[in-house]
Amino acid sequence: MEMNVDNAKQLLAQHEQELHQAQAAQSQTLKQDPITAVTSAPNGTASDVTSAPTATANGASAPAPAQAGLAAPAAPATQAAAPITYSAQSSVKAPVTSVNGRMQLINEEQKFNSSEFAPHLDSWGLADAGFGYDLCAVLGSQSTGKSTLLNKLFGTNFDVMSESARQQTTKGIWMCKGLKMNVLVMDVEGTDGRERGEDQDFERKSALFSMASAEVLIVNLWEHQVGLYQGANMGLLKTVFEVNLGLFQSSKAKTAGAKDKTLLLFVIRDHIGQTPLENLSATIMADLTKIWFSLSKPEGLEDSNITDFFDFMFTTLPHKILQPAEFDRAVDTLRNRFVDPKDPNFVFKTEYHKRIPADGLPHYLESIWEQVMTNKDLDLPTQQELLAQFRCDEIANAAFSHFATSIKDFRKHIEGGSILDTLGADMALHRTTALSKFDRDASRYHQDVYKRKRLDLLDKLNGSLSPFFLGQLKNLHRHMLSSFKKNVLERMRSELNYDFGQVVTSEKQSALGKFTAAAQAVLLAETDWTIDEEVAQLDTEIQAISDTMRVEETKKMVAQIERIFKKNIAEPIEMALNKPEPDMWDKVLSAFRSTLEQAEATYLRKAKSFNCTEEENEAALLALRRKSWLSLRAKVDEQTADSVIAAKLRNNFEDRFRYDDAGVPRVWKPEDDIDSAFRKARDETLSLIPLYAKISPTDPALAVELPSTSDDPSHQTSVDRGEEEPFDFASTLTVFTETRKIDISNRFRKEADALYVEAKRSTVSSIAQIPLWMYGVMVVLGWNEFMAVISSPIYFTFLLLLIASAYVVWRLNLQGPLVSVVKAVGREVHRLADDQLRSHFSQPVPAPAVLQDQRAAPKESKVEEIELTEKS
Ligand SMILES: Nc1nc2c(ncn2[C@@H]2O[C@H](COP(=O)(O)OP(=O)(O)OP(=O)(O)O)[C@@H](O)[C@H]2O)c(=O)[nH]1
Repeated sequence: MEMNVDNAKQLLAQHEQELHQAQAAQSQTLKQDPITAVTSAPNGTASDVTSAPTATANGASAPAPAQAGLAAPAAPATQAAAPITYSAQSSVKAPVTSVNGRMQLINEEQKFNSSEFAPHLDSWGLADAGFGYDLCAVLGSQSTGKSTLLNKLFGTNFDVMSESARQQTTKGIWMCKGLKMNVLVMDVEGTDGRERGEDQDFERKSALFSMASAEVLIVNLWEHQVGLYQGANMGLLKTVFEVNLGLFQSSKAKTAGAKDKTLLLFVIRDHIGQTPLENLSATIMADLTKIWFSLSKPEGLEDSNITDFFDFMFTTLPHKILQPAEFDRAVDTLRNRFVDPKDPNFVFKTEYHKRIPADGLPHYLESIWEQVMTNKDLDLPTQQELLAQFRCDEIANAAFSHFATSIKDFRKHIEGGSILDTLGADMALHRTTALSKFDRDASRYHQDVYKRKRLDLLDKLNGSLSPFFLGQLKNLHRHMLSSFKKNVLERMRSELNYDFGQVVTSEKQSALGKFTAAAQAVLLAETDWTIDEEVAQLDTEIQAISDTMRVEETKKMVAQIERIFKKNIAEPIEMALNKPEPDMWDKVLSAFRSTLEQAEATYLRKAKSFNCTEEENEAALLALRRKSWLSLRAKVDEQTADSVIAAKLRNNFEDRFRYDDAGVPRVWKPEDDIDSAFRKARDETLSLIPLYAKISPTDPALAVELPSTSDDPSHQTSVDRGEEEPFDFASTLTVFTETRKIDISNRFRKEADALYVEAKRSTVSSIAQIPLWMYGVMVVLGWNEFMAVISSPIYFTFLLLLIASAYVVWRLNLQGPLVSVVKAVGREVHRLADDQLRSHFSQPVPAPAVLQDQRAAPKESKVEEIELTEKS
């Protein structure tokens, strides 16, 4: 260890020369014990091209632990018989997963070898070891002598690289049991290897796996790597620390409050002794502390220190080739830390143990590997990827900004409610242009990144086009709804005998078809856009509109049926009520029934084309019955209004009182029994009032029974049907209330009394006659005048002329025209006289003095004249 640096360089050069010579011998290398294999060359250079006898299964020829410098505490009895074979230090890798006791735990394809692990544990005699085993792993750059160190330390037989090849030897993760010690050793593929190039995926995963599963993690590095960032695997450690903390430590720290500790044993190789171990370890610690603080730590562990999770040990090993003896001694000393619990630096402290029984180890390690494999945080990009990300983003942004400008015009049209016929094709064109621009420039970069970024760009493009797609659908939707409504109304107006259901169905189909076609035209490929929801929504809304229209149409139809009903029922009711007979209501009700039946049949016939549901029909029919009944009641009310019923009763009374049984008008004579005739007619008429008072047929079969609104399951339904007032059927049967009956009968009695008095009077007037003596008085008093006319020829002539004219008028039936002429003449005379009188009384009579003043002041007199005229 205290070798001079110049000496060391000299020896190294010498060693290079000898390497070629050694190759030949290496090819003939026999299997040897790796622990005893290292012998010093006579000139002091190291040579590992030494052979050892193959260990036999029973271990007879295997080196004794003392010889190997190994302590094997508490090795199970089966251990001695373990089939450990020491393989040759060959650079040729066997493509097998299990070689001579060692096994490939995880292969190059990152597959965990679960099937072989348990049998191996068994063959190593560890299946029943419980907690009596330890697990350590090695981590470090490729070809830094990791396998060599492990073989020497634990007596394992991991592959060691040929001196001359300088290429990766260990691939994946290998496991082997330490010779005569219950230590499972994992040889991990070297980091920073040229074989994997920039792909740091496996090294991150394997490092994390080792850190999470091993109690002791040997970090192997050359002395000259100390202080370097990549060389000393600081970048790798940073990532692995971070993920380890988040993935495996945070939950444990939170739940149990305890932190799972791991020992990091830094083995500094080829230590030539110029820099003391303290300085080297201080440098490493400083680097580690620095990266620890730069980590993003999970919640709750922000203030944690690196020492909360890791313990650190540092050791150096001399140059294996230049100082083989020192190297071997140092390895022996180091081994002691692994096997001797009394050693102050004993590494397998209980606190590092993961407390997993050996038989559960296969499952435990497999689940850790699974967790590691599924962890996304390890997928950090390589430089190539970083560049690709950067450039692809730039190219995508450029393509997108051009795309954004070209689609700007769509916005105002779509937001303005227009439907763009070529929108689908235009959107596809702009999107393709942007993508091909991106493809042209970005496809040269890292393919995974390019593909990912292309998808991102596609998403972004689709995201920008999506509002236009949705806007177009919205506009189409609105347009289709309004055109559907318009078309249905148009057809209902223009087609004479339209079938509403058929009109609505055909228009709906046409609207949905047009919408689907137009929507599909804007549906772009490579999007998650769908139109199904919009089509379904349009369907529902069209249905809602057609339902509303149907309700309107139904109302119109019902109103029309009601009108016809009213017209048809009016005459039979009038006729029946005008002839008050005991079966008057029978006639009314049978007319009601037949008319209602007709109305219902008409409704049902028309409702068929409306696609009305059974429930709707039932409700509509009920409403129709109620309304028809109310129409009947209205007609009855009209026919029994005060004046009408009074007239009816009077007529009835007159028919009985004024006419005899043969229908001939009666002329009352004094000897007639007016009183009893009057009483009979009056009582018979009065008996009609109770008949009119209640709608009750003599034939119970004709009685009508309708449910009242209070019987409806929900009063709301009748309100919905447009029946504003509650319908109480029982009350509609009563035409006259008791008070009204009394009122009507009183009024009638008065009228009847008047007719009685009149009849009585007519008897008196027919009795009155001119007494005979009056004729004598008239002859006595008028004799002189008669004689004067007879005796005077002029008067007599006038008398004769008068008689002759009267005869002519009578004969020619000219009385009417004569009366008219006389009346017209009379009117004319009356008018002329009237005008004359008016003009006479309106003339002013001025005094002479006033007249003189008038001449002097004509203006004033004019004013007065006007005033006088106004007064008059
Ligand atoms: N200078 C020097 N060379 C060594 C030392 N130990 C081993 N070597 C040589 O380094 C080369 C690589 O050894 P390996 O043990 O295969 O190294 P490794 O790290 O396991 O290699 P990989 O598994 O491929 O990563 C071999 O030729 C060894 O002889 C050492 O301490 N110093």
